[in-house]
Parts: sequence; structure tokens; C-alpha cells
Amino acid sequence: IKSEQGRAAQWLRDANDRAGRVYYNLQVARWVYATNITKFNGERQHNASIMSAEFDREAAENATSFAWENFTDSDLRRQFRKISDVGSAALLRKDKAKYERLISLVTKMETTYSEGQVCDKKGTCLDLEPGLTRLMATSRNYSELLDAWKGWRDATGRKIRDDYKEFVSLSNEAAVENGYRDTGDYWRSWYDTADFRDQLEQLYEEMKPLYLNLHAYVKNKLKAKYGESLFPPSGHIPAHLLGNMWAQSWNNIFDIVEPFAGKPSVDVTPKMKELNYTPRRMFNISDEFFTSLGLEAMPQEFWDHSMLEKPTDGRKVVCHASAWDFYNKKDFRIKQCTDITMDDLITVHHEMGHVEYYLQYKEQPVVYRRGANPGFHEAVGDVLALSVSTPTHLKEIGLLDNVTNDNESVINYLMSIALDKIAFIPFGYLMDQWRWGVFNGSIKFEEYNKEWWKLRCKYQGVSPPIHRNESDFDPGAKYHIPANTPYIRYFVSYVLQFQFHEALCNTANQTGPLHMCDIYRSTEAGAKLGNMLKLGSSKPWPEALEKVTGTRNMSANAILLYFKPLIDWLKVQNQGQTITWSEECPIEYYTT
Ligand SMILES: CC(=O)N[C@@H](CC(=O)O)C(=O)NC[C@H](CC1(C(=O)N[C@@H](Cc2ccc(O)cc2)C(=O)O)CCCC1)C(=O)O
Ligand SMILES: [Zn+2]
Repeated sequence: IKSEQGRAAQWLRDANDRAGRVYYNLQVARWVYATNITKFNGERQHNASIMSAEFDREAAENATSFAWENFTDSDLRRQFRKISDVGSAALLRKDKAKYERLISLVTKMETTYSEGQVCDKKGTCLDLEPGLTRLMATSRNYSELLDAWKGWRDATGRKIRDDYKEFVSLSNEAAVENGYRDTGDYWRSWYDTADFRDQLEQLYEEMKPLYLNLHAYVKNKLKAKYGESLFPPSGHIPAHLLGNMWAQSWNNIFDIVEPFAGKPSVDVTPKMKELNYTPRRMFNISDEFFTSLGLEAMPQEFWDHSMLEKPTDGRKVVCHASAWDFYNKKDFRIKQCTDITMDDLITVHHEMGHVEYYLQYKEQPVVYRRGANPGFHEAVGDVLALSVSTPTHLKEIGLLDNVTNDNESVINYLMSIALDKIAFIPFGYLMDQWRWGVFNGSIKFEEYNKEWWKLRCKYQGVSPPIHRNESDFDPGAKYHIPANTPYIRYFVSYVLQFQFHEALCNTANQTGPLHMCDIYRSTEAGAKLGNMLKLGSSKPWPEALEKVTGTRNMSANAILLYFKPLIDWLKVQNQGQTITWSEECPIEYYTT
């Protein structure tokens, strides 16, 4: 068995090298398409996807010539197990035409989404970025918001409803061919956790009281702003009033909900514009934070080849921000239609967190160049952003003139962070509850939209501001559905990032309250984080988590500790109020 293991190890080294070259070509073709949407580039991307899938399938087939399950070397076994899981490429073995249809459906849906526009009566058309995003963030006109909200869903979700139905059946066929019950079963396998769904439910329940209190407080402020009569008696908040196209983060309505007026503003967007910030400068700030921790700087190729702004030469691009690993240990990029806002400064850190992970695990075999689980990959940048967002840090980089940390300022600050992090929790949870239901057949095509709104009303406490029916397809108006990008990773990340933040703050000897911690320039914290990132997916994720936090379990304790002062304050604010809503959506699904 020894010599066979030796032979297998050699085969693995070759397979990983070949994989690197194949994935490089795939990423280049995908990048060219995403930064210049044309028919030709679409076909080129399609062909590269086929070649990459053929490679994966063939590698999996060749792996079966080794009795790897009996190997004594656990690392060899782990690599073979990962190489044997080919994902949707399993459909190639059964029916190549079906596989081609599957990937062309995803490209078609994602392109429809990326080209979506809303045009007003005068014929001025807005893209999602920056036009509609800015409108949803800054307009305080109920019907203007409603037109944008409805128009976006008409321009995207409605158009891909039948494509999505076909996609679901092909995706499930591939999952079954790959040895899973359905696509959701396959996606959850990446967490390698038997009671994963129960753990998620438990975490949601632990954070629910904080969300209920935030929801009640924000609803009261919105009623004062827009008028009680526009809110359904069921207790839901109309989904278009929360400063975001999907009501998934509410930080853009801070001015409406601000607890204490007259304090130094925590929204540094005006200051960024006043200082003539450029996207490049935003990326330099983020890069400097990473190097202050002793982590890797963005390489020169990153600055040479990234797309940091929406092109002005007429090219159609996928504006949805993304980070790219080209699997050649040299080429790493970000594509972002960066707007000069605090929101986008946070996103810059989020995307650069992905690239830092790529840089830290680039010496791993290709098969391990992944997050310990997908939630880890989503948490890296957000951990640093928690430090960057503190008033003391914003002052240090010149985005805040003065810092006051009396109790009222602390509540204002925690509110601004809660509007992003707590508001997101139910949305991050429900996105894949819907999709897993669609994939396992419990949500039928005829009730896609009804079931979507059931989850939105139940978990988020938001309701549709106008009547919806089954020719609408509102999940399709959220990027990750047409782009077929799983979402539970973000819910997991929002839990993990506070566990990482707490652990790294301790390592950085930050003794104050957790919400004021800034790990900037702590090379000890950076080393602890970097050593975990270097693992990639070479070890089970509880082991990676333990390396940073000392525990092997996800826990909501860190996020609850972080927001403790706000929780106490909100409970006082909401005394005597009903902080829940009826589980069902408002009967008529619309406001009179
Ligand atoms: C080649 C490729 O696909 N690469 C992957 C990375 C990888 O897998 O290696 C990738 O770049 N994915 C894109 C995706 C983009 C964003 C996103 O979609 N965010 C969620 C949820 C959220 C929102 C706010 C926030 O602060 C954190 C999360 C949303 O917008 O709903 C948009 C803005 C932020 C992150 C991303 O970066 O996760
Ligand atoms: Zn991400």
C-alpha cells in the first residue's frame, strides 16, 4: 500500500498542476466576459466552462484507479475525496447537452440581471449600480421608491422565472448524478456538519430577540416619517422603505432612525466626497490595513489588472462586485463598480478579504485553495471592516473630525453597525431556506413567489408594498439567484466574523468594549489570522476556527456581546410596544 500511496501522491501533484492551468484559463474567460459582455465573450466563457468541467470529470475518473479510501495518509484521502466530488460536472458523464444547457441558463439569467434597467416616464433609465442603488439609499419619496422597487423586479425576476424552473431540474439532475439528494444537499455538504440546519436554526433563534427589537424601533421611526396609514396592520414594514433594494441592510436610513441627533455623524460618505476620494484611494486604505497586520499586500498584477470602477467606454459589465483567484499564484483581481460611499468602502474591504485569503493559501494544492468552509471566505474582509468602522479608526484615517464616546454616541454608533449586521441576519438566513425548499421539491414552481414572500414576511417582517402574484418572481431580482451563488455562507459569516473579531481583539490586547476594538497594526492578531487563512480547506473547518478562537463551534455570543449596550437601550425604547408581527403576510399583499 506504501508504494501505491507514493504513486498516488505523484499523481495528485500532477493533477493539481494541471488543474491550476485549466482553472486559470477558465477564470480568464470568465473575467473577460464579466468585464465586457458580448456574444463572442459569452461563447468563449461557455467553452472554457465545458473544458474545465471535462477536466474535473476526467480527474475524478482517474482518481478511481487508486484505492484511496484505504490509504493511511489522511491528507491523501482528503485530497482524493475532494477531487472525486465534481459538482454539476457530473451531468457531463450522463448527458453533455444537458450540462451545456445548465450552464448556458445560468449565464443567460445572470446577463439578464446585469443588463436590468428601470426607465421613468421621461425615458431616463437607471442601472442597478449606481443609479437604483443610490435612489433606494437616498430617496425619501414613498412612490418614487415604489416605482424603482417594482421596476427592478419587472426588469429582472419576471424575465427569468421560466429559465429558473428549468435550471432547478437540471441542477438537481446533476446533483443526483454526483451522489446527492438534490442541489441543496450538495451545497450543505461543503460544511461537512451533520446537524448543520439545526445549528443554523439555533443561531437564528439566539439572534432573533435583537432583530425583533431593532425592527420595532425602526418601524416606529419609519411610521413617523412616512405616516402610519402606509403600514399594514399586520406589523410588517413595506419592503421598499429600508434604504436597500432587498431590505437586507438598513444603514442608508440611519438619518431617519438616528437615536441621538446632534452627535458627530458616523456616516463618512459626505466626508469622502468632500476629500475627493477616488476608488483607488479606497483600495489603498484597505490594502494598508492588511499590511499593517503583517498580512500580504496586493501584488502588482492586482493593481494592473483589476477593474476598480464602472467603465465609461460603453462596455457592458457585470457590476456586482467580485474577487478573483486565477490559480497561478500570481494573478488576483477585484472587479467592482466602486461608488464613493461608506457602503462601498466596506465592500472594498470585503472583496480584499477574499484576495487576502487567496494570497495566504496560494501554496496549497489547488484542491485546497478554498475557504475552510464558504462562510470563512465571506468573513475575512468583514472582520477588518469592523475595526475600520470604529469612530477612532475613521478619525485616524481622516474621515472623522472628532470622536465623542459618551453613551449617546456609543448608541448612535452601535445603531449604525446594527442597521447593517443585525438587519441582515433574517435575510441571510431565508435566502437559502427558500432555495433549499425549491431544490428538495417542498416549494413548487406554482408557488415560488408565494413561498418567497411567506419567508420574507415570517423572518424579516417586511411585506410587499404592492400586490404580488405568480407571474412575478421576486427571488430572481436578487443577484445570487440568477447567478446561482449560494447564500447561507453570508449568514455563517455574520456569526463567525464576530467570533474572529473578539478573538483577534484579545490577541491585540484591546481591553475596551468589543464594539470599540480596532486591531489596526496588531501583527500578533495578523499572524493568528494569517496562520488560519494559510490552511485553506486542508483541514476540517472546526480545526481552523479553533486556531483563531479556541472553540470548535459557531456561537452567537460574540455578536450579542458586541451589541449588548444597544440591546439594553432598545428594550427600554420598545417598552410596552408589540415587537412582533403576524407570521402571515398582510392578507391583500398590498397597502390600500
Ligand atoms: C469569482 C467569485 O465569484 N468570487 C467570489 C468570492 C469567492 O468566493 O472567492 C465573489 O467575489 N463573490 C461576489 C460577492 C459580492 C458581494 C455580495 O454578493 N454580498 C452579498 C452579502 C453581503 C452584503 C454586504 C456585505 O458587507 C457582505 C456580504 C450581497 O450583496 O447580498 C457584493 C458586495 C459584498 C460582497 C462576494 O464578494 O461575496
Ligand atoms: Zn464575499
